[in-house]
Amino acid sequence: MEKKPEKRGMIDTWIDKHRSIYTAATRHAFVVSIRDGSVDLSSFKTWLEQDYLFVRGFVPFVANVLIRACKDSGESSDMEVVLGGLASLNDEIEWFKREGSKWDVEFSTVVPQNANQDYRRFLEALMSNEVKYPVIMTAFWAIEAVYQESFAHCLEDGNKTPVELTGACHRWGNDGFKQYCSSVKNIAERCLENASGEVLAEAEDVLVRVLEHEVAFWEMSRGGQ
Ligand SMILES: Cc1ncc(CO)c(N)n1
Repeated sequence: MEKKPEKRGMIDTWIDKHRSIYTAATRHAFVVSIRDGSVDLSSFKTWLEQDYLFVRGFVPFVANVLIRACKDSGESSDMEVVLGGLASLNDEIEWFKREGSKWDVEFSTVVPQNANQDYRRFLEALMSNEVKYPVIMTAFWAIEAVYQESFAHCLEDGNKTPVELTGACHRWGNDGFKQYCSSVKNIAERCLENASGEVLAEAEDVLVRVLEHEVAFWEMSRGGQ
C-alpha cells in the first residue's frame, strides 16, 4: 500500500500562503549578515539591548500562555511544554546579563524603540481572556519559531558566523529549542483542528502580525548606533 503523505496542518498552509513575510522574518538581512560574517557589531549590540527588554515583556506573556494551558487545554502535556519554555526564559535572562557585560551594554539605560513597544503592546493585547487558546498558541509558536529558524540558519553548513556571536546563535538555534518549537507547533495544530472558521481566521491574522512585528524588530538593528 502506498504510504500516505503526512497530513499538513493549518500552520504549514498559512506559511505557504504568506511565504514572503515568513522569509522576510526568518532570513532578514541582519540574520544573513551574522551568518556571512559581515555583521556590524553596533547592530548586534542594538539587537541585544532591545531583545533584552523584549524578553522581559515576553515573560508575562508566556506566564499567561501557561495559565491558559492549565485552564483551557484538554491535554495535560500542554502545561509541561509551556512550563519548559518559561523555565528556559529564566536562563535566557541570565544569559542576556552575561552577554551585556561582555559587550559593555548597560541595560538599565536602554530605551525601548518604537518597534519594540509596538510588539510588546501586541503581546499585551493577546493576554486578554477574550483571545482564544488556539490563537494564543499559534502566536506563541510563531514568536519562538522565527528565532529558531533565524539562528539555526547562522549555524548551518558554510556559515562564517563570528565566533563571539555563536553563543547567541546556539541559544535559539540548538536542537533542543527546535524540538520545543515543534512541540508548541503540535499543540497549536491540534487546537486549530477543532477551531471554528472565525477562530481560524483570527489565528491566521495573528500569525501574519507576529511575522510583521518580527521583521520590524530586526529592522531596528539596522539603525544601530
Ligand atoms: C523579538 C523576539 N522574538 C522572539 C524571541 C524568542 O523566541 C525573542 N527573544 N525576541
